[in-house]
Amino acid sequence: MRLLVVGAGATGGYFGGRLAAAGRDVTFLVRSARAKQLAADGLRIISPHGDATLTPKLVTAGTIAAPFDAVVITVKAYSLAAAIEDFAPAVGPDTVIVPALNGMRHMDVLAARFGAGALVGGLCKIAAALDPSGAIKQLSGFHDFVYGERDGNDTARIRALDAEMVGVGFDARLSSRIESEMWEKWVMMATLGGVTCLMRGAVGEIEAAIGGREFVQAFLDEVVAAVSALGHVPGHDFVAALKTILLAKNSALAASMYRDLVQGNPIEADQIIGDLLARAAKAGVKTPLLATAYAALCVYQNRLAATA
Ligand SMILES: NC(=O)C1=CN([C@@H]2O[C@H](COP(=O)(O)OP(=O)(O)OC[C@H]3O[C@@H](n4cnc5c(N)ncnc54)[C@H](OP(=O)(O)O)[C@@H]3O)[C@@H](O)[C@H]2O)C=CC1
Ligand SMILES: CC(C)(CO)C(=O)C(=O)O
Repeated sequence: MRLLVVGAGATGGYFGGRLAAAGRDVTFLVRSARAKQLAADGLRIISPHGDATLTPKLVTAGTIAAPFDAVVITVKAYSLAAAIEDFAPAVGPDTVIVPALNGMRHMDVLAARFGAGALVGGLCKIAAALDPSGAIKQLSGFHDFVYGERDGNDTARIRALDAEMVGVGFDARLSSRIESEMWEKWVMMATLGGVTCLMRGAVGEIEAAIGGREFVQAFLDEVVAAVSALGHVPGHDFVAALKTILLAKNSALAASMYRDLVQGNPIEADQIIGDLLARAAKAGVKTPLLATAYAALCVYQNRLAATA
């Protein structure tokens, strides 16, 4: 299977790098600065599961000669529109598009551009970031990639994708309920992103603060209520496990959005918080904590735009 990974940042570089290191036929679509860096230094992964350095196959926009069998999308949500134009020549009639972004808005955007039939569901769970030298640093042990047909069907193309994904060194899993899992992931990300960005701290720091546990619990309750009202009730076991993660003592876990905010980078506030807030409002659900988080993130975004 010829795989195109769009973006070679934290998630694309990690999962695509592991696939390539295991001998899968992986090409990365990158922009010119990243292409130069990767050509000079290789694609470097620093990870508790073992470091790796490889020479990646690269393409840049305008140099895609033929469609790929699968296109794995790992750009930030705010880069998606431009990326779509860049990777469109890689999408042929039989290409399967596998998104790994947080939130759900990208699913509508991709379906509108390529047709819902081209798209499967996908999500990844990892804490990873690029270090100043451009190496991909895995910050914690978990590294899951989950995918499946959106209607849960068992198809030849999803089995083919599964065969590529398993056995390469991360936890790959074919799901028959990927759509629900993506909504659950959104619950996780909206809550983790909301609380870490608002409180300016990692999970353990918030937990240790006076009122921190109550705040996290209230935020989680609000997000669960909003998503449930939208018809995507998260599983009881999922919520219980998430609560344990979000209230863990001394945990260094933080959302990628929080890391971006601390570093003064653009953030996915609109897709991770704003979109959920808007959907909840449409459904008539009150979400004051989400609204507070979104307002705070908009202040940050506006300041960033003003200083750009
Ligand atoms: N980091 C994490 O721990 C996790 C992130 N996620 C989600 O995964 C998604 C990706 O995040 P992450 O990997 O962290 O983001 P990064 O910013 O680390 O990587 C995104 C990469 O996409 C590249 N890119 C952007 N536009 C294009 C384009 N048109 N063509 C080619 N490459 C492009 C950027 O390259 P350039 O160098 O040119 O800017 C960048 O390297 C987000 O939705 C995030 O929320 C999910 C789970 C965990
Ligand atoms: C919630 C988490 C850590 C799980 O992968 C994530 O998706 C992110 O920080 O972007």
